[in-house]
Formats: sequence, structure tokens, C-alpha cells
Amino acid sequence: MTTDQSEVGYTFDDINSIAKDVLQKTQHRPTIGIICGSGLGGLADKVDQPDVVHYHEIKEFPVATVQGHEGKLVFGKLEGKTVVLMRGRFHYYEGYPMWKVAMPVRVMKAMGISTLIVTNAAGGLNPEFNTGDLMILRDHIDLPGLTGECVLIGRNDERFGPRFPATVGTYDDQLIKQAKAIAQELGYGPVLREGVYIMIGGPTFETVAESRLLRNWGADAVGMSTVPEAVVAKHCGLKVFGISLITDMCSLSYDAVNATTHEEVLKIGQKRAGDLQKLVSCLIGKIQD
Ligand SMILES: O=P(O)(O)O[C@H]1O[C@H](CO)[C@@H](O)[C@H]1O
Ligand code: HPA
Repeated sequence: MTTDQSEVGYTFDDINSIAKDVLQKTQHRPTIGIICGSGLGGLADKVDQPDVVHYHEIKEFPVATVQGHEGKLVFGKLEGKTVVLMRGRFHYYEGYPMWKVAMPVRVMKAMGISTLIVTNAAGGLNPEFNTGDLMILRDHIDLPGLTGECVLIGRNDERFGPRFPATVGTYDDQLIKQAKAIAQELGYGPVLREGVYIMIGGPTFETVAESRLLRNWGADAVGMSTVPEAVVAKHCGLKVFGISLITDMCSLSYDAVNATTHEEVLKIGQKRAGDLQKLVSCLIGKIQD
């Protein structure tokens, strides 16, 4: 048995073969990929001429195990653009290695997308935020990456991207500008935020001391996803846009403790998903193929 991590993951040929197999199940040729966060999969219901491919139908694809993540790819048209939505993502805390968490991003790139939109449910760390706010990701902190669990660990194939990729500018400036303008037009100004998302491994929610630490590190919101996907997307040259729905406020004081639950996360998701979906749909309409 080997514990050598350098050979793990799917090869470039594996990824292309998976993409080819999936494309045989749909007529659509997507240019935009969307990963739906916890309870935020409803956007898939807005897709015209949908073709649905369940993850279990795709050889070598992980299965989604978390409530609020259905486990299917939805291909079709949104605002005139051809899209593929992941209705259900993979998380490190489900027991998947990082490279597997983000492998669908490489598959979507191999299917032809040039832009990736990532959505998530996140806890608010910035005391000025409120539950129900929408936070555009200006940047992220890859806590697992900083502590030795970067999604790009392992042998690098330059056909995916460079060995030492830059991560500055991961979130596309132009898309951020467009999204902000759309949010103003839609009247979302009062709930629109822009900030830094920090990924923790999960599945435990933060203690008060941890929330204080993450806040002191400069994070505005915390979640257990998104960063590996965004890093892999940037590595392979995709334009990335990220947005969080703030589903709960993290406790920064022992005097006002809120013990977050996944049910609470899904409930706020249900209540506020409509606005997030509207914003994302309008942005898709503006993206140049
Ligand atoms: O990041 P998404 O998938 O939206 O899910 C968020 O919600 C779950 C916790 O309720 C965690 O998985 C967290 O990451
Ligand atoms: O408060 C949170 N912490 C971590 N992940 C989350 N996902 C939704 N809310 C949270």
C-alpha cells in the first residue's frame, strides 16, 4: 500500500472521458457552469429545455450526501445562454478528498464552459451583516489550503494549469461590477454586501472563539465549500463569480450565542433563494459567451 499523494486524482484523459460521456446524454453545449449551494438549487427549475443527468449515472462521479443537495446536473437555457447547473455539490467533510470535491469543475471545463458561478450558504462574521444578506465574493481565505489541504496538491498536469498558479484576481472584476449594477437595478442595494469568504473544513459550526479568530483574520463570511471549486476554476483559466447567502450570523460574543443548525440554513435559503436566483439569472444574461 502506498500513502504517496502525488499520483491521486483523475488524469487529464479521465476528465475528458467523463465529460465526453456526460455530453452524450444532452444536446446542450454549456458555456456557463453554476454550482448551487445548500438549499439554493431552485435556479435549476428556471432552466428551459432541461436535460437532467443524475450523478449516479456518471461513471467516477461522487454522490451528494448532504440535505439540500440533490445530486444532478441540469443542462439547458437560462436567459438565452446555455448552462449546466450542479444541483448538489461535494464537501470535504463528507469524506471526499479535496481533489474529488472540485473535480466536477474540471469536467465542466472539459465540457466547454468558460465562466463558473458558485453560490453558497454562509455564516455572517462581519457584525454589520444581517441574516438574509447577499454577499458577493471579492476574495477568499483558503484555510484548508493554508494548512496543507490545498485542492491542487498532487502531481500537476500543465494541461489543467500551472504548477504554481496565482490566486489573486480569482473573482472576476467585470462580473463583480455587473452583478453590483444588477443588484442596484433590482433594488437589492440594502441587502447587498461584498466581502471575503473563509472556508473551514466542517462539519462543525464555529465556536465563539473560532468565529472571533476568523473575523480577526479578515473574513466577512464563513462556509464549508466554494474555495476548492474556485481555486480549480482559476487554475484552469475559468472566469469565476461567487455569491453567498448569509443564512445565519456567527456568534462573536458569549452573551448572544446563536447555535446555528443546518435546518436554519436551509430555512433561510428557502426564504431568500428567490432574490439570489434573480440576481444570478440577470448576470447570466449579461455574460458574453
Ligand atoms: O456551502 P454550501 O454547500 O452552500 O453549504 C453550507 O451549508 C452547510 C451547513 O449548513 C455547509 O455545507 C456549508 O458549507
Ligand atoms: O455559520 C456557518 N458556518 C459555516 N458554514 C456555514 N454554512 C452556512 N452557515 C454557516
